[in-house]
Amino acid sequence: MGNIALTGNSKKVEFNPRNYDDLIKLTESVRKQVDLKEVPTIGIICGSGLGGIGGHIKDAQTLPFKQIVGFPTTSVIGHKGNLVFGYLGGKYVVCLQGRCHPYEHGMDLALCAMPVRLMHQLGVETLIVSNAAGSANPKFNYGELMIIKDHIFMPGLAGFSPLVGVNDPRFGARFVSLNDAYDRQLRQLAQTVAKDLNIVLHEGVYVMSGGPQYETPAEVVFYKTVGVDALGMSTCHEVTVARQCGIKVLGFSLICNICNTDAEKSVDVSHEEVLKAAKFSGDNACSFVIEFISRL
Ligand SMILES: O=P(O)(O)O[C@@H]1C[C@H](O)[C@@H](CO)O1
Ligand SMILES: Nc1nc2[nH]cnc2c(=O)[nH]1
Repeated sequence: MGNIALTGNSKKVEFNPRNYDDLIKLTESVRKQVDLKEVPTIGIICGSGLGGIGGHIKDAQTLPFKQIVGFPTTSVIGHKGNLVFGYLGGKYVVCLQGRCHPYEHGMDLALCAMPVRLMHQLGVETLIVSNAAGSANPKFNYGELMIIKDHIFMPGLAGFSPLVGVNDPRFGARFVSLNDAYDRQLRQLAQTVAKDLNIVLHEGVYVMSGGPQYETPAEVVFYKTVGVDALGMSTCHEVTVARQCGIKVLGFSLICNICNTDAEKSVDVSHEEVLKAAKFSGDNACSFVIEFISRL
């Protein structure tokens, strides 16, 4: 994957997401465009339709992705494409109000995970990453939340990892352990918060497929057989990079559709339906995130 030529102020700029010095330049450009009140030690990534979380941020400063030279764009409906700084649950945070999906960017995983490296440069130590997902677990219902306890990173297993290529050690280790990728203490805290808020919170395994097509019934059966609970098209590349940087992760999925396992049944899934579910349960997700942050 080559460098990306971008135009900023009519000047052609090259940005290589695998180049550490380019990341530093991008970080500096962000710092220049916002007046940081504190070090944001908490980062949030909003999944499809979950950008409402960013709307709760107080004293917010919003920087659109397109104002940051080198930043990948997002074209998926339900992803605003802003970096929002401010206070949530009493803590100073940086929030990606929308994410960049690998299927939007020629499966350039390093580019799509770059915002996590930016967060690390800005001082993030804990990442709350969310997504909209389909369910393969019969115990899960539409609109419920699932804490990710582990993942299966399909593109990563096929060689599409954000860590592929020459590794600049300033990014972190060449070989990254993904044991305990989803921090156990954070998961325990999440369960306590959900109980106190009376929110149903499952725990399970998330699979990231490359997308953008949804799964066939046979693929859903395949995933179910290998222990998958929730199916999506994001998150794993971000978590992989977060762990390389030493950031602790809490991940959760909002269950937006129940995946069909029967080829004889005609069950349609669409992004509109996913967004509808996210809207339906968005308030729960927001309260959960705000309360969780307040207890960190
Ligand atoms: O950004 P997320 O993972 O929440 O987006 C999900 C997966 C696809 O991008 C899209 C499918 O409806 O929503
Ligand atoms: N891969 C995948 N991603 C989703 N995002 C929301 N629903 C789904 C789904 O059923 N499958």
